[in-house]
Amino acid sequence: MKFYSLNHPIPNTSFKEAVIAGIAPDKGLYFPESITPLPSDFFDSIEELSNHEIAFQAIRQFVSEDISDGDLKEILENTLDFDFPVVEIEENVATLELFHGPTMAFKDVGARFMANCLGYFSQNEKEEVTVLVATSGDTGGAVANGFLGVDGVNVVILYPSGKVSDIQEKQLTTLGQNIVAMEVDGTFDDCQRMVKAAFLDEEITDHRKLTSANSINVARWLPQLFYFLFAYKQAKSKGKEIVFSVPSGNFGNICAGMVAQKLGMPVQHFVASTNVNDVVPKFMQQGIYNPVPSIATISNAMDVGDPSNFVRIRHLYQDDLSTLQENLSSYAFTDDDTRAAMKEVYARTEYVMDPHGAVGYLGLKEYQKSKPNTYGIFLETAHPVKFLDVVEETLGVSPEIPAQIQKVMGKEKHSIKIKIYEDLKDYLLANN
Ligand SMILES: N[C@@H](CCOP(=O)(O)O)C(=O)O
Repeated sequence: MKFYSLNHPIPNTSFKEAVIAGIAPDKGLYFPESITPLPSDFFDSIEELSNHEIAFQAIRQFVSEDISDGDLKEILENTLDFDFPVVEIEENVATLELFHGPTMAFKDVGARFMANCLGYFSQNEKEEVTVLVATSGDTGGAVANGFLGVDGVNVVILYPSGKVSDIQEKQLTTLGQNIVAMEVDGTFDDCQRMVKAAFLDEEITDHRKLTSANSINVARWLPQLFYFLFAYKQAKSKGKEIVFSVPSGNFGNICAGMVAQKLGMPVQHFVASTNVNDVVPKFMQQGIYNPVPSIATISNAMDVGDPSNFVRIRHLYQDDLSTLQENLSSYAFTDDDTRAAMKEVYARTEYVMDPHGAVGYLGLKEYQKSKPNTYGIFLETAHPVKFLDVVEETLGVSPEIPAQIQKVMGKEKHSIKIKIYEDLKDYLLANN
């Protein structure tokens, strides 16, 4: 399997090269040259397969030229050692809990898979790799955890100062070793712009091998398709058409779900649910993609004004809006809507949704107004405890703090404050 750049569609890059580069030399995102559907008996008997077997069969075609079957199985065992339960909260509405991993957010799978792949590919390399990553909240902690202590890899995480939750900040600033956190005086989009500028900067790239651990990297993006297969395995017995509502920021997760659909998984429809950072809902209505600076919300991990992966989604549908609309709806919700949904669901079911999950729930309910007989699954992308203040204020309850969060809470934050791109550049040139 080769990958091509979305700016230059000639498939000439291996999985290994795409992972190590992160982004193509022409700055396009990498995309697989083909997506071959899995045999129908895979889906017929999915309930009998383990999550490891499902993941192996699903990802194998993308990586098999560079990773042997035995090594891939080992990487998947290291990556997937926690649960992904589908929890029904009302008739025809369930949530897929993606927060049972080490940093309690859905990013754990992609971050661990990529860290394992990069460690595997760097085994006999002399040159160190620097992983640059921009985070609006959850990616940073997952990448810090996944890459901690990986030989030959240094990680630099950029996050917007004051715009991530306290627990998210602890997760990405307290680990030390090969992990450095940079606190940017700006928004997530500024962080993402600085990271992309560094990739273009030959003064840096001549001296330092850079890659990305955001979902622009195929090794971070593609494993997210597992979630949808794990959910399908659990919901198949309902015998209904399945709709996924995905709280969306950088749009990597929902795009991976669409790859699972291309692999043959039966899905009736996708819903991209956003907070007021609504560039995609507007595009889906008006056909005009107009990125704008992001606005801070209580679902901060989705505060993205120019989602990196939407270009992959458009590509999957040959940039044809009406075909895309047949498979994707997109709705935006305010913080007031989000809090109201958290309250209403908690009062009725005692289920505590985090603000991102609540946005997913709202999008699903909106879609089901016209399709009430579908079986809807909204993704709970992070544990509510990561947004303790919002949950306490909104619901008046204090969720129990799990051990993996308690572990970082008492630790001291270490970050380097930066304002402009040159600050990042100086750091990368000086600390080589
Ligand atoms: N929601 C993200 C923003 C970056 O997204 P990614 O999937 O491209 O890493 C976050 O939590 O940081």
